[in-house]
Amino acid sequence: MAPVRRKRRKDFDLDLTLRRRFGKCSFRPLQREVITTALDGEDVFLQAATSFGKSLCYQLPAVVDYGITIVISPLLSLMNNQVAALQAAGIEVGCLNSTTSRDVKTELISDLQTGHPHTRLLYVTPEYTTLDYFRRILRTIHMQCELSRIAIDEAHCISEWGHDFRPAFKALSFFKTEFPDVPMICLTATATAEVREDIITVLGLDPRKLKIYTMTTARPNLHYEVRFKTDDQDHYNDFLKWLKAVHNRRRSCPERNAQLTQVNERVDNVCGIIYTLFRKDCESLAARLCGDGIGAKPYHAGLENSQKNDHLAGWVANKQGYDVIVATTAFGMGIDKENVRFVVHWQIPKSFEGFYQEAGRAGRDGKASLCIMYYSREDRDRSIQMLSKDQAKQAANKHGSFHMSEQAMNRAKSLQALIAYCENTGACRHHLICQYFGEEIVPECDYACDWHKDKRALERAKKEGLASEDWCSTQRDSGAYAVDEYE
Ligand SMILES: Nc1ncnc2c1ncn2[C@@H]1O[C@H](COP(=O)(O)OP(=O)(O)OP(=O)(O)O)[C@@H](O)[C@H]1O
Repeated sequence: MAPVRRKRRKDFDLDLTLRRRFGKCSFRPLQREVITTALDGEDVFLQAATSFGKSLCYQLPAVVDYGITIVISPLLSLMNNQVAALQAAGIEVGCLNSTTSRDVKTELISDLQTGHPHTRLLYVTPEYTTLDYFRRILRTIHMQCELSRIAIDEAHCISEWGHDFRPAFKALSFFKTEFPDVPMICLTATATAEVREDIITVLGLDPRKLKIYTMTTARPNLHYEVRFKTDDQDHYNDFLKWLKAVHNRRRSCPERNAQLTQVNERVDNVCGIIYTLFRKDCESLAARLCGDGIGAKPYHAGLENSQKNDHLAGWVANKQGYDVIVATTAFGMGIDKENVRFVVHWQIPKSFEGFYQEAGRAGRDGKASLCIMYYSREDRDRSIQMLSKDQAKQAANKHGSFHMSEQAMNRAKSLQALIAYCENTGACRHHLICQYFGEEIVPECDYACDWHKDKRALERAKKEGLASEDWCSTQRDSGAYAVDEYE
């Protein structure tokens, strides 16, 4: 028997809640509209740039509305980061995943089993929602009319057409099948039109009733640069020189020193992330930086949970020795720290979307921040090799090989687009990114990319910095770019 539907309230004081509970002065453009639509009980699809403030669009409704909001989130680091921020704001939030301690889990589950939980937001992985006992609990809460809303963060993970596809995300179709009256809100920064369609179909959302909000992907305060290199060059020195120069500039300015102390930062607390594709690079690069006096810590899926938590917490708290995180993609989507001044890709990432997501960790306070990608044709060829290897593996897998090969094809398209972005010295980087995501109107770039800063220098750097195609093709033929697994 379906529970009686609740009458939705309309008299919320959203501004008061925004100020009191979330400590923000005013809504950003479109946030109020999305929140009001969600509170009206509509299904919502929100696509907006990294750092737009998408989380508030389900967190605020969860605080003012009745019952509990279930938030499905793909990465443990992301989940823990968000839960810690909400707890600090005194919001009743819980999280169930493999890192939750037994005591916390027991307490949380007994709260949920009452059917009238005090918990307003519950973060779970998509895998968790497939567990029978968890589904039973959801049914109990629903019967009590306390299941307020389902929020699907990083919704692009649903689509095999997108990057970061997670099979467990497909199981989320369960929610609309079982609880058709419970509104859903899907959020992502990276979905092409194809991916968007796919998400809607998989989740069983009715496109005629769904409210879709799409905003630009542009991040005008991010300065995008591609730095060209070859295998013969150790780009470590290039990076270190740049970072030390920033430290020195800060040190030589007493006013800047005083400003930094006021906001709990140090001269050498130039907070950043370096992304590498391989776990072993995380460790060795972090150690090398420490040897040169830079506080750096590794972060990858192979570390103990206690170590990962320590590195993340230290970095978030601007602790000395934790200024730079050297990470694999395990530290990607959704991580929110406002003063990240740089994101470096140590080599070309696996996809265009991955690049945009990871670069999007920078400058979340709206201040200028640098995104450097080190690009070599040798790394390009290694990435293509890895992709073909994955494709071959998937084709050998007899289950659903047709779909998997479609997914692999899309990954290949995305990587090719990223290669074209790196090789392009004739257009604005912001323009190229918006173009990839299908946007027609591209915001102005205010000298915030290598092309706008110096077109000639960029062209020259490419000419002098990359290995020739002839050389690469000889190397490819001799099998020089064969690599092991990613991560
Ligand atoms: N109205 C607001 N006023 C001031 N700050 C805000 C507002 N809304 C959100 N923020 C802040 O903006 C930052 C980014 O928000 P959030 O983490 O929700 O981004 P997002 O859109 O989910 O981005 P991503 O896709 O990169 O994860 C957070 O620090 C958040 O507290």
